[in-house]
Amino acid sequence: MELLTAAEMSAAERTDIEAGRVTGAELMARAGAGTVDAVLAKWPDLAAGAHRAVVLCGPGNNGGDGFVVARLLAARGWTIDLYLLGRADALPPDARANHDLWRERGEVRALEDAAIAPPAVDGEVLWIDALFGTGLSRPFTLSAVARQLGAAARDPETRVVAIDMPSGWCSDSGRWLGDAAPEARTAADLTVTFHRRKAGHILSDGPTACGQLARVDIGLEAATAPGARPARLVEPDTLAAVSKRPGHKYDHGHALVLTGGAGRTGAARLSARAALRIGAGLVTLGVPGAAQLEVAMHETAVMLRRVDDAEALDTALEDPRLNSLCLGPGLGSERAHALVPAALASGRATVLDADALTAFADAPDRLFSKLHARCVLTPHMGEFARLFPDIAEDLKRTPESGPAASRIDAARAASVRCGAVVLLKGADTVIAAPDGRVLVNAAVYERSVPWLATAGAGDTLAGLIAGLLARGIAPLEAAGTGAWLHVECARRFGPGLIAEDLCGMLPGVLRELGV
Ligand SMILES: NC(=O)C1=CN([C@@H]2O[C@H](COP(=O)(O)OP(=O)(O)OC[C@H]3O[C@@H](n4cnc5c(N)ncnc54)[C@H](O)[C@@H]3O)[C@@H](O)[C@H]2O)[C@@H](O)CC1
Ligand SMILES: Nc1ncnc2c1ncn2[C@@H]1O[C@H](COP(=O)(O)OP(=O)(O)O)[C@@H](O)[C@H]1O
Ligand SMILES: [K+]
Repeated sequence: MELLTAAEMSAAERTDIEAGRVTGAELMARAGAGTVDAVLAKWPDLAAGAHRAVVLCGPGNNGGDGFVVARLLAARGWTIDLYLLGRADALPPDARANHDLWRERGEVRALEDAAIAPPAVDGEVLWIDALFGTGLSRPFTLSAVARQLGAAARDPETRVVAIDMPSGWCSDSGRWLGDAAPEARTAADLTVTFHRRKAGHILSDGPTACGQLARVDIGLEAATAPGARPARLVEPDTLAAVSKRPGHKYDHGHALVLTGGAGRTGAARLSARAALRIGAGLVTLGVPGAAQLEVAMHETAVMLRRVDDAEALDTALEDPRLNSLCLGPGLGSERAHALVPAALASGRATVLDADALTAFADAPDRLFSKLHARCVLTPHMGEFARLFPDIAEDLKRTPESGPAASRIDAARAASVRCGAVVLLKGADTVIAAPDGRVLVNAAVYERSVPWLATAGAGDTLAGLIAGLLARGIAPLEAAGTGAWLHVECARRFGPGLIAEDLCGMLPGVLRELGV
């Protein structure tokens, strides 16, 4: 469940090696063998008979894994063309040992920046990219080779396997180092990684580059380094309890969602329905007088209360049973300025989204000084950049060295700065708490739902989180659980989804979870 950085992975390796549980050579042998197993599992047609492979080995231990793979495939009768970047005598010890074993059986050619001639074949060639893995420290400069691997991965007839990470992509961030054009970047059909997935397999463009991801256990016992707190993927068994305990509706909390003015209430209504569906006992829309009729005509189970200004909100909040607030969707800048401070002063669990964030773009510190530990901010990248321009800039700037700043780093830094949970939206949604804990909700690979990028999807997410907060779930867990359920609803509906469809999927998703 952990998503490791390169540093956390090598710390895990060091911990086990220093404890005498395993040697580096054993890990490399298992990584190579696991790669071959993963290749044959994906393409069973390669399991029988002799095939051909081009193996590209780099100057570090990723290259070492490549030598192991070359040896194992050759032992199956394959024809191998192997290229090495750099000098054999400069390889680190375990890689050097596997180079020497390979040399007993086959040739090593020098890899230069020119297109590689695959062996003369009638059939297909399997490309093995073992140039760089977690040790990538600067941009991949063999642009002809990168172009060739990228084109081969895009060609449905040709198969490319990346060991640990397609070379040139940062395994911490999923970003390409340097500014090569998209067609001059490597890619793979299958990426085989070891022990734990790396953050870069999930974040940013990592999933597109990796193709499909296989994880191989290499027998490391230490999940990470002692004391490390790596990011974790939200998965069903990490969901904060969504089952309802028996009780009265007031035992399940009461969420107040504030709307904008007349003609602008749709977004908040989406949020309110989501809060009710996820099980808040009661949900009320706080509506300005001019929009009362509009909201009343649309809503039945959701209640309505007139909230014109901060004073009216203060009065509403005299009811201690109102335990969760949602502000932002369709709220409008003027209402945001009036209502956000009053909402935050109440100390209630609060989701701030959309206009509630943008309204403070010119003075984010004015917002941050009012936030407390029970707040969840749910910005998309545009809103994030308005509140945290310097942190966003680190993600925008072309990284010239590795590891590059990641969306995990960004959300973590933002959360520490503002003192609240920050959920940075996307196919790789990152949720960070001020104490350094990070959850990632991955809508990539088999959970990919590009049709969730539709107007109003974010409003529904804000409501799901507000509903979970009303039910007493802690902010980080509420945000992670809400984001996970949101994607499951989109998966269940499929393409053609509009935001109104999301909530209707929730009962089926919950039933499948056994809730
Ligand atoms: N950490 C572990 O527990 C294990 C690591 N293994 C393998 O080892 C890899 C990590 O090995 P390393 O730390 O040696 O790192 P890599 O093999 O990924 O690359 C490091 C080497 O490449 C050079 N380099 C980096 N960027 C470059 C660039 N753009 N152009 C030219 N040279 C560049 C570095 O100077 C260094 O020599 C993993 O990705 C994985 O494949 C596996 O053998 C299994 C166990
Ligand atoms: N490609 C994608 N794959 C999965 N989820 C996505 C993708 N693009 C956007 N989303 C999700 O859709 C929602 C969009 O929210 P937002 O940008 O606030 O839109 P809106 O304000 O129109 O509701 C977020 O939850 C985001 O994580
Ligand atoms: K690689």
